[in-house]
Amino acid sequence: MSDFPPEKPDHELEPSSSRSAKALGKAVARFDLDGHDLPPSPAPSSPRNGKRYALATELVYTEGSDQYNASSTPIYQSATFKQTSGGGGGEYDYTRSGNPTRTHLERHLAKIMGAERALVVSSGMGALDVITRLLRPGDEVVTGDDLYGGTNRLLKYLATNGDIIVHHVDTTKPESVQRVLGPKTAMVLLETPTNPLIKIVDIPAIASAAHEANPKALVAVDNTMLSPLLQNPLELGADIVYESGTKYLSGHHDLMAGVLAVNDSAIGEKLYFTINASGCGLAPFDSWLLMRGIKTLKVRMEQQQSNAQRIAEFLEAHGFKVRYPGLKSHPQYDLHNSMARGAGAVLSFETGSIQVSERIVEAAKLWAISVSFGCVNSLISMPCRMSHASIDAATRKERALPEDIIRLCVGIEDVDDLIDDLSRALVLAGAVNITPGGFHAADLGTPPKKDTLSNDVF
Ligand SMILES: Cc1ncc(COP(=O)(O)O)c(C=O)c1O
Ligand SMILES: N[C@@H](CCSC[C@H](N)C(=O)O)C(=O)O
Repeated sequence: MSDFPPEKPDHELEPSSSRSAKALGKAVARFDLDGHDLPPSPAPSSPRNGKRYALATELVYTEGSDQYNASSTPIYQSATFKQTSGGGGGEYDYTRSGNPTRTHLERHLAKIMGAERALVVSSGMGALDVITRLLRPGDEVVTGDDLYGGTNRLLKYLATNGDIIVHHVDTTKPESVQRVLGPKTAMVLLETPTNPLIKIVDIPAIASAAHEANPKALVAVDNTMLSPLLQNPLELGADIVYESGTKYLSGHHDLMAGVLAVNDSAIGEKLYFTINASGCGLAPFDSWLLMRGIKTLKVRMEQQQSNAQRIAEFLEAHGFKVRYPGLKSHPQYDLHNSMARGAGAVLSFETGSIQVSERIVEAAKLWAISVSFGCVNSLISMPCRMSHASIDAATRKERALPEDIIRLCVGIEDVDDLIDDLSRALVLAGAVNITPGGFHAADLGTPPKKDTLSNDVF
């Protein structure tokens, strides 16, 4: 990968921390307990008594420094900031370049993601766009064969229009990744668990192979499915972690956001440059909303995950082929548990018939037919028709994405109500045979054969 940016840095590229120091009349740069040297804005951190707190505590603890000691960091709903001199140089000048509400959120995220620096942008795809702007024509990207549809679309666009070579391989097999790694590999882009096939990718093994093939290669991991509560890719060898803040971090489907986090401040500056240059930084109100959502991440995720476990067990016990890393039957159960602190709340299952799957989705009442996940409400969808419809049918077939697959994104409702509603939908759709002893998945059409899948884990 070529160096970025190519020219000598202009004032736009000056590290944001040094701009801040100037703004304070060359005041001493502030470092927090974790050694962060970021703009001295309303800076959330742990109480300064030297103790390390659990993530549950860090999620809710923030420190503000506005003149009224507001408990909730104010929304600085202002595009511009007045300067005290004609030379400018104030800590903030223009919200595209920086805003106190956004900075407060970024510092909080850096803390909970175990990162040197976090940045927030207007969507998860916006985050990936910022990351891929580090690429140069001729660079090679290695990525999975099961990816969120929007990620696949952006990579396809770059391959078609940006002269980037994209290798889609089965990332559950480090040897398949190894085969396409080389000195031209500029980026390895991983999802784990993958969306929607819930395949698990060995981040440490692939990160070390990528860095061995090209020490400059960047390993970027999409952590949307698990959130920082359950997995820290930076600790597993990733260089960049990103996620859709639209999902678990916010939790209520009332905003779009993307989060990026790094431990290398030079990479952080490059990402910040693109955010300022392109203008995709998260707006103040959405930054405030996301900050509010993050505080309840643990209670939401724990309830969602425990509901998901019950639902996965229920479906499996009734004869469905279920993909969920909380099930011992998941072929990569041990690998998942070696990297993550929980299985999350997204699972998928197959019925063997597209029509029956459609009928299940439409018969469910509590489960909203909706794309996305991470919300407090439970959602049901058919990825091939919805979230992954942008992957053309031929590619879906080539990558063995089952057309009948149903994705469940489990919320915080009463789990027995969710199971009742799902059972009703399974019966109404004709997906199960009813016997005096209960019901069992009907043998519908041709169930997906093992050898038609792109890997042998299912
Ligand atoms: C795994 C994954 N990554 C990234 C994204 C993109 O996030 P956003 O919708 O916030 O752009 C999504 C969903 O949209 C997703 O499912
Ligand atoms: N029409 C949208 C679909 C968004 S899918 C959102 C989410 N990542 C999911 O997996 O459900 C698009 O084309 O991007």
